[in-house]
This record gives sequence, structure tokens and C-alpha cells, in this order.
Amino acid sequence: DDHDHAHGHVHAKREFPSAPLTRPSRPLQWDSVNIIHTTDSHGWLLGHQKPSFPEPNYSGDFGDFSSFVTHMKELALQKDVDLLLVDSGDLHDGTGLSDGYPTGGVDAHASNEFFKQLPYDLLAIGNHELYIYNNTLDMYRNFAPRFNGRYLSSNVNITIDGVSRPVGDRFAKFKTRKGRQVTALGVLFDFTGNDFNTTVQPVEDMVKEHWFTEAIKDEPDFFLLAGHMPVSRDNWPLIFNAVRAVHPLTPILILGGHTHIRDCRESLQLDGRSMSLESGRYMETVGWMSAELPAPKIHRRHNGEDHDTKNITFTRRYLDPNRVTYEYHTGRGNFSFDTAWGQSITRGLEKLAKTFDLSFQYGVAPHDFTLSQSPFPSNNSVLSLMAEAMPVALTVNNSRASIPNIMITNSGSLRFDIYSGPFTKNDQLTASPFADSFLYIANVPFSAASQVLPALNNAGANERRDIAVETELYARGYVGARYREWVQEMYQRDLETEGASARRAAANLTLGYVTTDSCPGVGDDTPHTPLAFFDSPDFIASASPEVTDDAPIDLVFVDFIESQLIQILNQVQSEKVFTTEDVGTYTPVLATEILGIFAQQAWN
Ligand SMILES: Nc1ccn([C@@H]2O[C@H](COP(=O)(O)O)[C@@H](O)[C@H]2O)c(=O)n1
Repeated sequence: DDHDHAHGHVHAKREFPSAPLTRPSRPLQWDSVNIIHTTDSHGWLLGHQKPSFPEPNYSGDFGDFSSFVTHMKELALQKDVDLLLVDSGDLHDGTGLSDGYPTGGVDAHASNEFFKQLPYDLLAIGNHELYIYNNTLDMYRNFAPRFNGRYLSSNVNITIDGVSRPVGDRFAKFKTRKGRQVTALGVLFDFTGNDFNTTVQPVEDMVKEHWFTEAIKDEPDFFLLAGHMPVSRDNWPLIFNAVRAVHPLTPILILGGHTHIRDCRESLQLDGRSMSLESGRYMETVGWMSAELPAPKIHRRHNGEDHDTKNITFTRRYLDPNRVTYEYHTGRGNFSFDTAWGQSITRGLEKLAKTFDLSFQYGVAPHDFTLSQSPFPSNNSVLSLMAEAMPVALTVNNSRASIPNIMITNSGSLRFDIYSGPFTKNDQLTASPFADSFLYIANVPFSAASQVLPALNNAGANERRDIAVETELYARGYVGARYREWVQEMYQRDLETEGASARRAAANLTLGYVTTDSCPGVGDDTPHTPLAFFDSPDFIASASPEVTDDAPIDLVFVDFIESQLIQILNQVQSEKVFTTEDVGTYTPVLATEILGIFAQQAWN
């Protein structure tokens, strides 16, 4: 159907992505309550724009997503069911749209204006909203108010003028279109890397709060627990159990985030009346949950029906956000899909990209550099590229340039692959979005400095981590290992499954996510073949200088790892106890600028 029923006029046809895309495998299952879920979008609102797979899978922009939501809401009306739109946080740090703002601006302020244009029913705060006080303040002042009590920060406060208050609201109670009473929370995992004057209350303490007890006291038709907290291996059971202690049978729908993976758990506590879903990262996934919930209690009471106790039927699906997916599930064609609202969002995002000069070109990348599809170290590794780029970029106009050094950064600061071809301001910011500074300690004997990287990686390496270190790193937000584990598993499983590669070849599948989770049936909406995976260390460094063991050198490091680095430096030597007093600023060049400076020199 290529006539635009929604707006009564025909829109210009949008270009399809440069590569042909596989259609979804089957229609979505709609039930009485349905949820569209986004999480960890990190500013990826213009879609993934590179032509190599898997990028085209995720090529839909936020305007396309808006049109999708509009049509899905119309379908929900036709089917006479509930459809909610939920986000689980982390809107900052990830692309030029969020991080390419001019000096004096606030991260993600402009990109969040587009988020505000979608009809979200519920949103939760993420850890990336808390690394910098001004970002949190912006969420408090300019973002939360748009959502009229539905932007939730159940355990997160900001201090303004000496008064600590929730960034959004602690909880929300509302009625769905079909009259279902909902009690909602928006919870952050036990994050400890937050800025001064923001606070994160441990989940364990939150569930003991008076407001919490009061909020969950009355029985709704269902609990909607959104949160920036992984659905596996985190604290959802604490909240779940607190609710279950009061309401043994009330349906609980959980929408999590943070680990950047596609994940689902049916029944956290095997009670058949709850489900949890996590929907990936970077607008590479739009999650779908459906639940066959009974009619609203108020209607049932009116009809004299009993309390419902049966297991609830749930489904989930992980959608690749692109126009083929969106058109397939909305029954629209390329001429009838776009809504005027969606198109205006796309235009607005393109205008913002221009204003921020995101297509400014630093050079031409000679080939692809990936985070995990190529070994580390190697010519094709983003991490190796960074190790090579740091000594170039951080020594420009630097009076310490001639002093031998070792430069260390955390691998987690590198967030995305670099593709061959023009390397733009946007590419620079997607690969390295954190405006972190570089610090140094002077006169560290080479024999000690050279032990710091291996020691950091020992402390961070999966197999060798002790539980206390693991817990501390996790609390500070180091979660990249969980994503890597997930991608590795899908690759490994495929290698080990007999006939898998032949079947994939026969089906002509493109690269993408191949999810296995704890819910029944296949979760991915579109079948793919998994990406190759190579593991990498948690920390990387520039090549060591050729000096004698006792030579004093500069130990240069990104500020994000300052406390860990000092701790490790004091473990690998006993000549001196280093403190923050020994630390100075190495260069005004920020982590966000390194790859651009390198590209200008090496790729022009
Ligand atoms: N200033 C910063 C802030 C964060 N990081 C890296 O991001 C990781 C957390 O990101 P999630 O999306 O997983 O929450 C954190 O572990 C760091 O690796 C950074 O480098 N600099």
C-alpha cells in the first residue's frame, strides 16, 4: 500500500540503504500489552551510515523510527490493544550528534531535543547521564520536564543549591489506553563512577525506602520496571522480590539495559508471570515485548471474574532498525511509510549534523579498523590504531615531546569501528566519544612504568580478576567485557555447530547479531551470520621507548583511569608512593581529538 493514509498526501520516496537488506523472518506477535523498547542509544539517531555489513542493518534514523512508532500506534488502535514505548537510558556519549557540540555547549543537549519528539511512555536514566554534572543538570532542567513525570530516576539524585533531589521522578503511576493501571520504576545499577553532586543509591537500599514501599503498596494491573540495569547477572531480583513479597501474582514487565546486548529472561523467579528484555545498543536493536495480560482488574471485578493466576504468554523480538524492517512490520511501502513528523525529525537531525560540521574530513581511512573483528595487535585493529595515534597526537606542540614516554588508555574508551573511506568528525566521535584529558607522572623509572600496562590488564583480564576487583570495575561502569563475551559466544557457537556455515551460505545471510538468550524460540527478527570475534585487553599502550631500566620517563594516561593507574604504579614499585600530587596535565588535546589529528597527518 503506497498511499499515505496517515497524512492524506504522498511523501517523497526515501532512498533505501546502499545495500539490499534481508526482510524480517515473520510478523510480530501482538498481544493485549505490547512494548517497543530502546536502550543505550548513545546519540546514534542518524542511523548507521556505512555501506559495509552489518552497518546497513541499522540504517534507519530516528525519523524512520518515529514513523514506525506512529504506524505501530495506529495498528495497536486497530487491534484494540495497548502499545507502550519505553527507553532504558544512556542517551549521551557516542556520536557527533551527541558529542560534536561547539565549545560551551552541553553533551547531548541538541540530540535529546529529537528524543523529546517521540511519544515515550516511560524512560529511565543511564550511567552516561551522570559522568558530568552539567549533563545531569541538563536532564533535570530540560529533558525530564517534557515527559511529565515519566522520566524516572528511582535511585538517582542531583544536588542543586545544596538540595539533593531526584533527576526525574522516583516512580510513575498511570493508566494505559485500554485502562490498565501501571506502576512504573526507573532504576540504575549500583554505579559508582558518577560526578560530584549526583548520587546513586544502591538498589538494595532503594527497596527499603518508605517511598518505595508506598509506591508498590496498591496493586496495579502490571508493574513496568524500566532500568539501566542488565537483565542478567545484576540486581533486578532485589526489586522483583520486593514487589513479589507484596504482590505474588501481579504481572511484572522488566526493560533493562547497560551491557549493550540482546537478552531476555522469562520469569526472573520462575513464576510464569514476569519477563525481562534488554535491547542492545547504538540503535542497532529495537526491542519488542508482547504479553497476553488479562483485562484491567477494574473490568474483571465489574464482570465478577476471579483473580487471574495462570502463567502469562510473553514473546520478544529483536528488530534490526532499518526501513525494510519498519515497513514490513507496519505493512507500509517506501512511498507510504514516512510520516510528516518522521521526515521533519530526519531533516532536523541532518541540519544538526551540518551545524556541528560532522562531515568535516580529516583524511581517508585506508581500510577498515575494527574493535573485535580483527586480532589485537594488528593492522586492522582500532586499538592498535589508537596505540599508534596517541604518540603522534598527544605530542603536537608539547614541550615534553622529546622525553621518552609510555601512553596508556582504557580500551573501553574506544566505542566503534572505523570504516575505510572518508574519516570525518562524526567517525572520530563514534570511535572515541569521551572528552577525557591526558595526564602524566614525570620521572617514573622505565622498569616500573613498563610494568603498569601488564599489571592493569592482569587486574582487568577476565580469567584472572579477583571478585573484589571485578565488582569495583563493574560498579565504575566497566561493562565492555560482557558485550565482548556475548559476541564471542555467538561466533563460537556458530563455529561449533555442525553444518552452520553451509546453511548460512545457502541462505545467503548477511553479517549481524545471532542471539541466544534464555527465552523460548528465536529472538532475532532477521537471521544473520555472526561477526568474527577476537578478544582484546582492557587497557592499551603506545610502544615502549628503547631506554635503560633506570631511565626516567613520562607515564602518560587518560584521566578516566587515574585512580587505578596510581594504585597499580604503587604496586609494581616500592621506591616511591605516588599520589595525585604527582600528576600533571600532559596536553590540552582531548581523547576525542586524537584520531582526527593522526588522520590529518597519516591519511592525507
Ligand atoms: N569519561 C568516560 C566515560 C566512560 N568511559 C568508558 O565507557 C564505559 C562505560 O560505558 P557503558 O556504555 O558500558 O556504560 C566505561 O567503562 C569506560 O570504558 C570512558 O572511557 N571515559
